[in-house]
Amino acid sequence: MFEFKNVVVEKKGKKIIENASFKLNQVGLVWLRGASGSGKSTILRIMCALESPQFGEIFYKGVLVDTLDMPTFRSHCIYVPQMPILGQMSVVECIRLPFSFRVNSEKIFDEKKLYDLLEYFELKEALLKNIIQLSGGEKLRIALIRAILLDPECLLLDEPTSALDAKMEQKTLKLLKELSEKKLIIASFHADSVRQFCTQIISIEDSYASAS
Ligand SMILES: Nc1ncnc2c1ncn2[C@@H]1O[C@H](COP(=O)(O)OP(=O)(O)OP(=O)(O)O)[C@@H](O)[C@H]1O
Repeated sequence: MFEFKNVVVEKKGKKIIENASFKLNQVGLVWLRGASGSGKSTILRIMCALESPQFGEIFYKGVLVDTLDMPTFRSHCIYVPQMPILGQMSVVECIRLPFSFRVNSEKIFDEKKLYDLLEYFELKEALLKNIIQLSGGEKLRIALIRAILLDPECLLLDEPTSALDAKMEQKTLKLLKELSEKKLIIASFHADSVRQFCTQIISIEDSYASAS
């Protein structure tokens, strides 16, 4: 699905990623692994073209990401940051909002699936609240639910379990594993225990990123 060719990223004169070349499968759960500050968020942001590398090429389904129509690409490939910014609307409005975008006009809002996901993530009461009343972990789960409902080809998730307790972490991993049978999910995690759920690993060590 994604291919990196000789990608180099520098920030303020510091090399973050050095000559990364790897290919990812069409589906599966990819663990983006690396120490804090190693460049995991940077790789995810580069994949969805929120940042550009200084050198090298990134392909999505064989096409250079830079040349893609961005709204369409970002509807196929949804990025959920570590601290999603969801605005000041009601939770239900926030979840429904992207379905009103022209680029998603073909997508059908599945209300039953929404309730199932809210129940799974123990967030049923949150639906009646405003976004500003939610905790960081609740916001993250709402952003994840919204991304899942949009049913993209690819999900890019920055530490989707970081603000969750152990039980919710396991439930989230189980769900991501299930979803990854039909789509590509690339997610950064800190805990080594995620290894058992993953089909591929991108490791970043001393600025070198490789996939196995
Ligand atoms: N705007 C910026 N200017 C300069 N350096 C930056 C900038 N943003 C990030 N960096 C540096 O780039 C490196 C990679 O950051 P990144 O956020 O991608 O790491 P990470 O692996 O996701 O970290 P964490 O696990 O702590 O979230 C870090 O050393 C960080 O200090």
